[in-house]
Amino acid sequence: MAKVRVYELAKEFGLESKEVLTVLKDMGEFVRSASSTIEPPVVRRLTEKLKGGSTGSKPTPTPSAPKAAAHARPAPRPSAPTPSASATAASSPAATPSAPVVPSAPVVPAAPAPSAPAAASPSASAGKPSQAAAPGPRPAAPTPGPRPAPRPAAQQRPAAQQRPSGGAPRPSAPVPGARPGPAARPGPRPAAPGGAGQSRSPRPSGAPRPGNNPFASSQGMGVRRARPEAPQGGAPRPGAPGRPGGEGGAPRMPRPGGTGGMPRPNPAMMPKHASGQLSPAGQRPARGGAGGPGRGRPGGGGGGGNRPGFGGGPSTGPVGGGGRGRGGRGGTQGAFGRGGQARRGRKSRKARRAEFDQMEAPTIGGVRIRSGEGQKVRLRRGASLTDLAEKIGVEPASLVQVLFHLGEMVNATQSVADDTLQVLGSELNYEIEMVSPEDEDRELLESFDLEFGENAGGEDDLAPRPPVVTVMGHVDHGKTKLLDALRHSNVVAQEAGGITQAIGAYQVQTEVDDVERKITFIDTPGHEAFTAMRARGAKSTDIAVLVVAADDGVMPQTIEALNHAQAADVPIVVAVNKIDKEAADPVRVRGELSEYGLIPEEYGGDTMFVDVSAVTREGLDKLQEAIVLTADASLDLRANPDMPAQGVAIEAHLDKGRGPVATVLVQRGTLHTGDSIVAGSAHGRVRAMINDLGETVDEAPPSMPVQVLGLTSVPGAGDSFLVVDDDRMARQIADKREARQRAALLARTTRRKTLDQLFEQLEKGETQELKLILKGDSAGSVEALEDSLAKIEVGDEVSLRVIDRGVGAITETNVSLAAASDAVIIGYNVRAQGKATQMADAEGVDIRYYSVIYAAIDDVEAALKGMLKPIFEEKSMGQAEIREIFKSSKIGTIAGCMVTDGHIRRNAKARLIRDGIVVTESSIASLRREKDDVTEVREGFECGLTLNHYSDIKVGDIVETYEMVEKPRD
Ligand SMILES: Nc1nc2c(ncn2[C@@H]2O[C@H](COP(=O)(O)OP(=O)(O)OP(=O)(O)O)[C@@H](O)[C@H]2O)c(=O)[nH]1
Repeated sequence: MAKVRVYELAKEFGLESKEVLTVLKDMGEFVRSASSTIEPPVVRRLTEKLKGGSTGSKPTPTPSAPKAAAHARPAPRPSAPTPSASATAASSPAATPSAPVVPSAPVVPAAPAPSAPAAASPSASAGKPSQAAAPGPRPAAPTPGPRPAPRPAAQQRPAAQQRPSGGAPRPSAPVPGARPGPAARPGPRPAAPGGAGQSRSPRPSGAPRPGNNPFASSQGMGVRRARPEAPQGGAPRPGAPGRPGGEGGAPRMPRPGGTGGMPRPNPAMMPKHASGQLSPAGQRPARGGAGGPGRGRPGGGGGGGNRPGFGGGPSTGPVGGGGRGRGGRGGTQGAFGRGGQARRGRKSRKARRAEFDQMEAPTIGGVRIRSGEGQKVRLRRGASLTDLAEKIGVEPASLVQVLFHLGEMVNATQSVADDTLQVLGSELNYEIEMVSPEDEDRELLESFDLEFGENAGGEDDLAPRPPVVTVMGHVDHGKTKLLDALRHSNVVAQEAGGITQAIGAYQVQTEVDDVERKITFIDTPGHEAFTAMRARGAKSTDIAVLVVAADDGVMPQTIEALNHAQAADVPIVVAVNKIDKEAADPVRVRGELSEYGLIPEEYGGDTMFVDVSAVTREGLDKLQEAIVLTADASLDLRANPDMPAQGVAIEAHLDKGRGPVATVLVQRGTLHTGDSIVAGSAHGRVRAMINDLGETVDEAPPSMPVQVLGLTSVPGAGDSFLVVDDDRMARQIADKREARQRAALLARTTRRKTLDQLFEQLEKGETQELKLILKGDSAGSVEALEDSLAKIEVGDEVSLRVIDRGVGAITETNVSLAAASDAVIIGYNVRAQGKATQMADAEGVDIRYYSVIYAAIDDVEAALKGMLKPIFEEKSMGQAEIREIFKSSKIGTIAGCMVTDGHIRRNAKARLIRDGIVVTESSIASLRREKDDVTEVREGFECGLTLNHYSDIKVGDIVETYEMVEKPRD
C-alpha cells in the first residue's frame, strides 16, 4: 500500500487539505504540505480521528514529550491494542499514551521522503512500518522483505523519529542531541529480534544494551522499566517490538540481539537488511553497527533515529554495539537527510565541558578567561602574574593581556603590586588574599621547625624582665634630652641638625620601693620622616612615654605618637616636660590629652602624668617610678631567659672598622657570644656584644639592648632576630628572606602607570622620571629617607623611583649604575669611596651629600618640580578697536584702530573679536603710527595694524593682544 498524500486523504474525507493538516498537527504529526505523504499508521489514526474515533493516540507529542514519554512507556501498552499499535507504542515508549503517535511522528520528517510509502507497506505487515523503517538501518532486520523501501533514508527517518518517541518527530525536538532519552533507547535496543517479547530476552543476552547510553543516565533507567513491560506488550518496547513489526520483530532483528542467532549487526550485514531501507544510513551503519558496545548513544539506537541527530544508520550502532555512541553518530547524518544534518559531530564530554567553560568565561578586554567563584587565592607580596595564573589555573599570558586591558603593562614574571593583584582578582571573581610578611615569615620559620615570638617551656621557666620603653613625642619636646638626663650622658650634642636620626636603646637602673629595677629605653626619633620606624618601635616596646613640652602643648606628632602607641595597645605614661620654663602649663597639657582619651589619674583616669624637666632633672625619679608602676599594674613582663635568644633589631649600620653592627633588643632567651643568629635577611655568628655603656658582654638576657658584631650584612631596623642551631640554617633562612624581600621591593617600586598616561606622555615625549640611588649610614635612615621621598607629591607628570639603596659608602658600582640609569645618588651621612668621585665626574653622575634628612627631601622635591614642564598662563596686554579699514595693494587689509586698553605691540599674539566672539587667533604682523613703523602703541592712540594671515576684518572688531607668561609652580 502506497503512502497517501494529504490532499488525497482530504479529498477522501471531503475536507480541505488545510483542515487535514490541522488535524495532523493536533495529532502531533508534522506534515509539511498537502502534497506530503503520510505513513499508514498515521493515516489510520487520522482516519479514526476524522471518523470520530480516536485511537487514543494523543496527538500532542510535544517536543518535550520525549521525557515524559520515557517514563510513560508502560502506558503505551494499554493503548496498543493493535499490533501496529503495540508496535508503535513499543517503538515510542516515550510516547506513552501518545506513544503511538510518536512513532508516526517521525514520519514527519520522513514525510517528505517519498520512501514513506514503502515503509508503510512493511509496517503494514510487521506492525508499524515506520518502525520497520527504523530497522532499516539495522542491518539485520529480518523483515527487510517488506521494506523494499526504495529510499531507505526516508524510511529510516521515520523510524528514527519513532524511536525518539514523541520528541523525535519534531525535527526541532530539542532533544536531538539529547542523549538518547529513555525513549530513544528502546529503539536502540537492537536485540529484540523477534517480537517484542523476544526483543527483551535478546537484550539480556545481547550484551550491548542499546539503552545503555553512557551519556543518558535516564536512559538506562527507562530501559529497565520498559523491559519488564515489554514482555507483555512486547510491543511496548519501543525499540523492540515496535520496530520491525510488532510481530515479526523482524525489523528488530537487525538489531544486535536480533534474532537471537543473528550476529551482531555488522557492516556487512547492513546492506542485506537494509535492503531497501538502508540507504546511506545503511551503509553507515558500519560505524555504529559494527561497533559493538551498543552503547551507542541511545540515539545510536539510532536506529531510533528519533533524534534527528542520532537517528539514522547509527541505530545500527547500538545494535551492533559498535563503537561508543559514535556509531550512532555520524553515520546517520547523511542518511537521514535533515535529521542527520542537524547533528554535528559529537564531541567528547571533555571537549564539550571545555567548550562550555569557554562559553561561560567572560571576556575581559578581548581575552576569554575563566573566572572564579569568589574563591580565596593566597599570594605572597610581590607575586607575579605567573604565580596567580598557577593558582587559578589559567595561562599567565591571558592575565598579562587582561591586565594590559585594565591599563597596566607588566610581564608574566614581574612582581605586581598588591592592589593591582586585588583589582585583577576581583575582575576575575577571585578573592586575593595577600599573605602578610609576618605570616610568610612564620611559615618560613616553621619549615625549619622554628617558632618566633613565644616563650619556650611553661610558667615555671618564666622570669621577670625589665619593661622596654619607647619615648615618643613631637619634635623638640625634649625626648633626647630626657633620655640623656636619665642616663647621664649627652647624646644631643652628637646629633646632626639637632634631630635624633638613629634609634638608640639604653638601660637605666632605678630604685622603686627600695628595689633596684631596670628600665630599657628606646629613643625613637621625633621627626615624621621616622614615622615608620616609630611604629615598629611601638610594637617592640611595653610602655610608651609620651613627651609633651609643657610650654608647647599637644602637637601633631604628639597625636601621631599617641595613635601608634594605642594601636599597638601599649600603656602610656605622659612626661610633661620643660616644666622649668616660664611658659610651662602642665595643666593645659593634661586637658588637651584628655580630649584624646588620656585621662590623668588625678582626674580619675588611669594614665599617669608626670611633670619633669630634662634640664633641671626634676621629676625624673617620679617618671621612672611611674613607668615601673604602670608596668607592674598592667603588664605581665616575664620571659624565659634559658631559651635561644629572640628579639628585634632596633638599629643597624655599617661600621668602617667593625663591619655590620646591629643594635638588638633581646625579648626572650639569652643571647650569647658565638650564637648563630639570623636577623632579617642578615645572618652570622655573634662575634662580640657591646652594651649601652660601651662594655663588652658575653650574654644579653631579656630586655637588654646590645650591639651585635659578626653579621654578614646590615639588617633592617625593626627586623626580628633569632638564634638558630647552626650557621647553615641561619644562612638558609636569611637567603630566603632576602629573596622574598627583593620580590616585595620590586612590587613596591613597580611603576604603575596607566596605558593612557604612558601613551600620552610618550607622545609628548615628556615621560619624566627622577631615578635615585640612596646610600646612608644606617638601614633606618635609608628607609626613613626613602619613605619620606615617596611621600613627595608633585603630580602625575613626574615620578620618582629609587632604583637602589643601601648602607655604606658610595661605591663605583653605585656610580656605574647611576650612569647607566641616568640616576642621581643621594648620600646621607656617607661619602664616595675610592675612585667613585672621579668616576662620577667622568660619567657626569650627580652625587648629593646630606647630613640632615629634610634637606635631602627639600632638594629632591625641588628637583622634581624642576622637571615639570613650565605652566604658562595668558596675560592680556591690550585692546584696540577697529574704526576704519584701508586696503593697500602692497600690504593688504589694514585696520585703522584706536587702542582702548593697555598697549598693542608688534608681533604680539592677537585675537580678533567680533560681537564678543573670537573670530580668529593670529598675531600683529605690522604696526604703524601715522606713517612710521612702531613696535608699540599705547592706550588712547590711533594706529594701523595688520594681522598675520587674516584680512577679513570689519569696522567694530576688537583686536586683543596678549602674551603667555610662565607661572611659577607652588
Ligand atoms: N628648658 C628646657 N629645655 C629643654 C628641656 N628638654 C629639652 N629641652 C630643650 O629642647 C630642645 C630639644 O630637645 P631634644 O631632646 O633634642 O628634643 P627631641 O624631642 O629629642 O627632638 P628631636 O630629636 O628633634 O625629635 C633642646 O634644645 C633641649 O635643650 C627641658 O626640660 N627644659
